[in-house]
Amino acid sequence: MGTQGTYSIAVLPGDGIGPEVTEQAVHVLQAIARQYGHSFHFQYGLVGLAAIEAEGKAISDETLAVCQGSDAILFGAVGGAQPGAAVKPEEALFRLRKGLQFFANLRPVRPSPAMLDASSIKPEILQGVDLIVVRELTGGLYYGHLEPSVPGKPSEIRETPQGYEAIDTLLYTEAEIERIVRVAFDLARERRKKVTSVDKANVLSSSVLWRRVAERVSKDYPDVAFEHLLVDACAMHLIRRPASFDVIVTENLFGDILTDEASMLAGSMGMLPSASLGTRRTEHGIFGLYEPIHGSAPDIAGQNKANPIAAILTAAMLLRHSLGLKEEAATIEAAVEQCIQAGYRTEDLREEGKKILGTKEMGQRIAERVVALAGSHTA
Ligand SMILES: NC(=O)C1=CN([C@@H]2O[C@H](COP(=O)(O)OP(=O)(O)OC[C@H]3O[C@@H](n4cnc5c(N)ncnc54)[C@H](O)[C@@H]3O)[C@@H](O)[C@H]2O)C=CC1
Ligand SMILES: CC(C)CC(=O)C(=O)O
Ligand SMILES: [Mg+2]
Repeated sequence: MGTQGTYSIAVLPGDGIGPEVTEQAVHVLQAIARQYGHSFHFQYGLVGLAAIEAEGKAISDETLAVCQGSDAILFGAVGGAQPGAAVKPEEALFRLRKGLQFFANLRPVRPSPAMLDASSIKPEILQGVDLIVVRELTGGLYYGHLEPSVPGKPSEIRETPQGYEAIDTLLYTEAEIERIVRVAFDLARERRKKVTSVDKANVLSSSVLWRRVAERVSKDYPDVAFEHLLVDACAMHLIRRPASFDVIVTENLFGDILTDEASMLAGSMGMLPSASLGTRRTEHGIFGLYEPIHGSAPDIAGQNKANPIAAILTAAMLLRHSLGLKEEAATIEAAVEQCIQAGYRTEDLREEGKKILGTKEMGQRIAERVVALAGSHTA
């Protein structure tokens, strides 16, 4: 158990199902605080559509300042604007990630043993899957429009005499690649000592550089097995032999797509948490931004149907990485596992003979398990 202490957490619920799942994550954190004698100060801020409506920006400078002054940031999801809207709610994410230099996005994938038989993927393929995708988060295609070092307009739609054309720029520097690849190798040393670097080096210059840098960095880690995979083949192997992966490191867009795919190994988009880290240390750990990998899911928003497990496991990552509360994080993970084992499911995990719960009810069950598991630690 970490030292009993006071911690500040910025909470940015956002749009769609963001507020619904974040509410449950906060309830679980409150249960942890009560049981272990910690004091969590939650400071709420607007992001996404609500911020655009109230403040004209997807995230205001004031909200960014609150985030900067906190020990960690808990984020729900943003999105849902009409295509072509003047201000995109997703800009909140880009400002947070780039502005606070959260370049390393960690996305663990560990299917619950209790759900293997229900998956449409064969249980023998899912058996033993325990991988983590290290996604570069502050470079690549998503930042073409913000990239000052590229001449001209690196991202735009423009009119030509032949009709419209559009450009996006995929830029990576050697330093950006090296720092993320090192994160992957350092992580692999604490795990099963294998790194798979994923690129498209048969086509893209940025990937040729990526592969060259990854190869060089790998020489500093002779104790870690290392391989390259092309991203299209990786997408296939993730379904064919997912248990063979340990740490996958890749660039921004590839990591985004591969992890939505990988979420189905764990049963649903509503199951995968993430931590986005940089290098800044706080009093207790590494300053970080924590978000489930899913988006605002407008198709199920406001219906108490969203699975809150991704957001709750995200809160566990926050405790572990930013607050240094490892035992408390493990308690949340155990509580989630026990609820799954007890047969509780949300709609996205519908399974014959299991009890289907709403977002709030699932959050409540998990918070109750946290209390039961942590009972002996009551201050
Ligand atoms: N971190 C963020 O804030 C992210 C935001 N987005 C934004 O979200 C909006 C919607 O994007 P989509 O492509 O629909 O992706 P999405 O991740 O919101 O939803 C994809 C599918 O997964 C389901 N799903 C997602 N989370 C779920 C949960 N917790 N429980 C049960 N089912 C869940 C949805 O119902 C939907 O069918 C877009 O505006 C997009 O830009 C997308 C991804 C990440
Ligand atoms: C706005 C998107 C880039 C967010 C997303 O899909 C993600 O980060 O996973
Ligand atoms: Mg995504």
